Amino acid sequence: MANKEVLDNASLQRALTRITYEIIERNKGGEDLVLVGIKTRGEFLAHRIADRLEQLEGVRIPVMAIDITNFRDDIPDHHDDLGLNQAERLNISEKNIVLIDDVLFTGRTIRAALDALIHIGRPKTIALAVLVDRGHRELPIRADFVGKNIPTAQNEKIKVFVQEIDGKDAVEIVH
Ligand SMILES: O=P(O)(O)OC[C@H]1O[C@H](OP(=O)(O)OP(=O)(O)O)[C@H](O)[C@@H]1O
Ligand SMILES: O=c1cc[nH]c(=O)[nH]1
Repeated sequence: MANKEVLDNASLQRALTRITYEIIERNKGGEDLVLVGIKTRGEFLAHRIADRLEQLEGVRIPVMAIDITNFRDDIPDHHDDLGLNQAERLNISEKNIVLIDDVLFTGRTIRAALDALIHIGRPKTIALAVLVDRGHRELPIRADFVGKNIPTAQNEKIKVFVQEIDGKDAVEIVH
């Protein structure tokens, strides 16, 4: 069956802009704010949000990208590697972190990301922004900023496309 587009380019841009306004509202002045994008697509979304924040507020918020693969609970022999070299590793202690990912589903990726972050520092706060919340949580995790809630069946898949690696901005549902 063909994929069904649930967010087109324009709606995806609007969703990111709305998330950015909400982040600004919650973090007046942007002090001590750090955006952390979960690789792969969360990293690109984090940079997009940082660009919007700069346009709207005139401040450049630091962005760090993390690879949470080694912190997943289904990988038995994980060895605490965030896929960051020393220069890429920001100081997150006492910072207000906004974790950013494309899709929130079971919540296991976010659990792993929390583990990864706490491994490298002690943030003051951690909030979560996702482009799509598709439901079906298996852990007590929720997002603070949501681009769009898309109710799905368990056997469907949400596919997020980003211009940087997919050549377009869109969200599709794969049956
Ligand atoms: O809440 P969860 O059940 O953890 O699902 C959400 C995660 O799943 C996706 O990654 P996926 O592992 O499918 O890899 P991808 O980024 O290559 O699509 C997506 O990018 C999220 O990070
Ligand atoms: O539907 C889903 C579930 C997990 N990750 C995705 O990117 N899509």
